[in-house]
Amino acid sequence: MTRPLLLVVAVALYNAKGEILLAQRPEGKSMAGLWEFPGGKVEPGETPTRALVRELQEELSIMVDEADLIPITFASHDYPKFHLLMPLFRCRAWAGDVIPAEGQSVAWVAPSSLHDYPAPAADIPLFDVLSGK
Ligand SMILES: Nc1nc2c([nH]c(=O)n2[C@@H]2O[C@H](COP(=O)(O)OP(=O)(O)OP(=O)(O)O)[C@@H](O)[C@H]2O)c(=O)[nH]1
Repeated sequence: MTRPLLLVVAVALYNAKGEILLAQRPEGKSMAGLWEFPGGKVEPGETPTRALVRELQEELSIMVDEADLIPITFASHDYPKFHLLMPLFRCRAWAGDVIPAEGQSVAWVAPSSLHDYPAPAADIPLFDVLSGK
């Protein structure tokens, strides 16, 4: 079966303690309740980093400089309706306080504890990379 390729961009946002921000998908969305990296779909005409800057402003009310987004790895995963291709950037610098703007719960998680959070299947290999497994 041919599935459309969906380009989504995501970020591992690190605080000064080396913890990573996960956001819980709200009720009513697909995969509600699972924990994921902030980000979203790359819209036509956008680069991945521009899309990420936009999503972080919309979702978490923070301002990120594209130059502070460092590519680290990616997910490539077959979901029933699409194939997800998701570059993952890391970021340690932003302006403003993290205020979830869409009612999502967020958590700062030590890399070694990422696997304690139920997550979309595509994210499991990313948790392995970030936790050095
Ligand atoms: N932002 C983000 N999306 C992810 C992650 N892992 C993963 O499978 N996805 C999937 O990537 C897709 C696009 O995410 P999105 O945030 O723009 O989509 P959405 O919830 O607004 O729309 P949707 O309800 O149609 O899924 C979703 O199907 C989402 O489940 C992740 O770590 N971060």
